[in-house]
Amino acid sequence: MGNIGKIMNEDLARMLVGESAAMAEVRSLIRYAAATQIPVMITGPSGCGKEVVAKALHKFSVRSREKFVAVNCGAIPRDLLESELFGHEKGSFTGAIAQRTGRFEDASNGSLFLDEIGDMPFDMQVKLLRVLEEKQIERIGSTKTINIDTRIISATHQNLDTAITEKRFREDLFYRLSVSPIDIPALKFRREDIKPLIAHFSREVGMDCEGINFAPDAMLALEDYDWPGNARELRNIVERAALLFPGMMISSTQISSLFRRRASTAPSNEADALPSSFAGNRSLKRPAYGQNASKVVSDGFDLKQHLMEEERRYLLSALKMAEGVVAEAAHLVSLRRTTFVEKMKRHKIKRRMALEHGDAA
Ligand SMILES: Nc1ncnc2c1ncn2[C@@H]1O[C@H](COP(=O)(O)OP(=O)(O)OP(=O)(O)O)[C@@H](O)[C@H]1O
Repeated sequence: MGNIGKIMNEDLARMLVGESAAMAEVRSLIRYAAATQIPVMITGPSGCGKEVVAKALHKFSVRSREKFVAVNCGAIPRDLLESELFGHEKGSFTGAIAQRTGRFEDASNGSLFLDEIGDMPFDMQVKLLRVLEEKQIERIGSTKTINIDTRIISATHQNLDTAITEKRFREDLFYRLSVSPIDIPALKFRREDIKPLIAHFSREVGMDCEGINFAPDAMLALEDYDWPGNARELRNIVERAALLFPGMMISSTQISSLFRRRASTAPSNEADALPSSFAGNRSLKRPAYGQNASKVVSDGFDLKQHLMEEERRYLLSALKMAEGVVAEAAHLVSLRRTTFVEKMKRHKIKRRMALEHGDAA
């Protein structure tokens, strides 16, 4: 392999992290497809990295200097999707107060990423197929045809075979879009990727492996978990770990506090409502109350003061994680909203403090 090929491989592995055979295969499919203009369809469950793959494909293709334009076909109402994709002329429909170029034109010479393609309404699928075949579009309300040169990358978490059988997705469009398919397995089928992804997400939140430090038993628990939300869920957990346990050794019991609990499981009285992370913290300090207790006391250790400081830190971290939404922050540390507010007052914490400071802890 030449030097350029080697550098490309390293860059790609830095962008699309994973040591599993499945991820190596995905990277090799990207390298192959990047050298061509053929349409690529990326499939896999939600949060598994489809958009990262699409961006990597664009980045390593000859189109990388042009735009990568993403459209979520499932998030745009049917009536607006056509205009979003193809643009419109002023006055072509009620509300078209100005001319607008569509995403196909925006992605001219670049790549157009049609995310959640399985959600595209059936009649829009016909229009899309025609555009792909003719390589031309017309803005709504215009008869002028515009040539388009755009690489189409699509993605879906749906099983399109079923959608085709149920006549929700056109078979001809499917074959047109998935000339080169790339399938990303769920994270639970490539557990070797969990550790490198943790290191990658840690770096992304500005911490190295020392900053977010999972104890061996905690790491085993993370590698054992099924990750229904895939890499996105793992990323959220790493972000919470950075906020709640910066610089600490995170034990397997503390991990449970990183997973968001539902409101219905919130404890009903405050005594039970101590955040599990507090319990974990006590266990971290436990040696101080055993053999070394007298040393701690003679060192002037002030337990009350220590716990107050810890409490303040957790309140701020939770508030930061919840982006200043008090109810959400309270939920994160298993406190009632009213209790959380009282504690905020006691610690003189204002919502904006969590929003202003990068490191709330
Ligand atoms: N292999 C990977 N390497 C680096 N980051 C990854 C990888 N896989 C996923 N991620 C990260 O995980 C998160 C979710 O990934 P992404 O948005 O690409 O998933 P998706 O499959 O497109 O999800 P959805 O189906 O919900 O749109 C993103 O923050 C992304 O950067």
